[in-house]
Formats: sequence, structure tokens, C-alpha cells
Amino acid sequence: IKHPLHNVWALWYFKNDKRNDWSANQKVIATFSTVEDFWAVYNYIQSASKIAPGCDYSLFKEGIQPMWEDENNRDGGRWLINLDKRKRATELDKFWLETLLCLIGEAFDELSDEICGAVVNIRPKGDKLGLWTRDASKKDAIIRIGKMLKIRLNISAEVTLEYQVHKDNSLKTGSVARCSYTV
Ligand SMILES: CN(C)c1nc(=O)c2c([nH]1)N([C@@H]1O[C@H](COP(=O)(O)OP(=O)(O)O)[C@@H](O)[C@H]1O)CN2C
Repeated sequence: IKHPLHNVWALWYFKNDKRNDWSANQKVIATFSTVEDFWAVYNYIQSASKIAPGCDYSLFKEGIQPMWEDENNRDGGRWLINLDKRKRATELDKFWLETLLCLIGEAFDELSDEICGAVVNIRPKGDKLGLWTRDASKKDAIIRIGKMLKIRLNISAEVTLEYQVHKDNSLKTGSVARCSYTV
């Protein structure tokens, strides 16, 4: 038998097609609920470092869309990791796989209910990795999740991660979003 995961997950792909509106470009590639099916999907798709600039992968719990507006995300935010563009070839895929394994492996223990999903943005100006949590007001849980993420991704203590509230990020003018917490 296959090894069941604690949650059912959906892998989304955002294709950067300016002819459609943003939400229409978000498509589910596959859903899975076992370890074996995760690997079948992961090994089948292009690695994150190979998809076109402007595109994203997202892995979210089934029933949660990778959008601020989803009721599960509306009051939440994201831990954001900005990746140096020189690191795409070496670090990006490792970071993204480790993040995926944190999600499906419920690495955040009793805080896993706060986790909604994760997004990797492939961008010319530098790739981004975001871990989305449900409730931006749960400071202690968010800080603990951020610290666990840094450890799992082996991010050095000198690197500061920022947590951005989606409400601020969706309304931001220009490129700087307010950051609420850091670890
Ligand atoms: C329902 N809806 C429209 C909507 N709902 C959303 O949830 C949502 C958007 N729109 N996003 C749009 O993409 C632009 C780039 O953000 P980016 O994160 O790709 O980052 P870059 O600026 O391309 O680096 C954002 O400025 C925003 O326009 C982003 N986003 C998450």
C-alpha cells in the first residue's frame, strides 16, 4: 500500500500569460495524498529553476487556492525568502524541495494547522520562496514557524526573514511591503 500523507495537497502552476487575468493563469497540475504520489508528480514536472521567468509553482492544502483572497489566506501572510539570482542554479531547487517536504511531512508539528501552503516565484530580478500561514495575528506561532523554516532550509542566523501580511502586500504601492515580523 502507499504511505498516506496527513493532508491532501494540490500542486499549482502559474503561467505568466498576460492575455488572461491573474487568477485564470493559476492551474492545478495534480493533487496527491501519498508519499509515492508526491514523488511521481515531483519527478514528472520541470524543476523550479527550469520554468519560465514570471511563472510560479505553489503547493497548497486541498481546498485552499494560492491567492490572498482565499478565505484561508485572507487574514494570513507569508514568510518570504528572497533568493539571490546567482543562486538559482544551485540553491533554488534544493530550497523548494525542502519546503515541499516540510509541508507534506508536517514539519511544523502542532503548528501545521497554521500552514496553508508555499509558493516559489521565478523572477529575473531574483527568485522568491514564500511560506503562507493562515492568521497573521498569531505572532508566537508565526515566529516559531519562521525559525523552524530557517533551520530546515539551513539558512544562516545572519540572514533575516520577513513575514509580510497579505492585506498589506496586496495593497502595497511600489515594491516595498510592510513587514510585521522577522526571524
Ligand atoms: C486575485 N488577484 C488579482 C490576485 N491574487 C493574488 O493572490 C495575487 C495576485 N493577484 N498577484 C498579482 O501578481 C502581481 C505580481 O505579484 P508576484 O507575487 O507574482 O510577485 P512579482 O511582483 O511578480 O515579483 C501582483 O502585483 C498582483 O497584481 C500576486 N498574488 C499573490
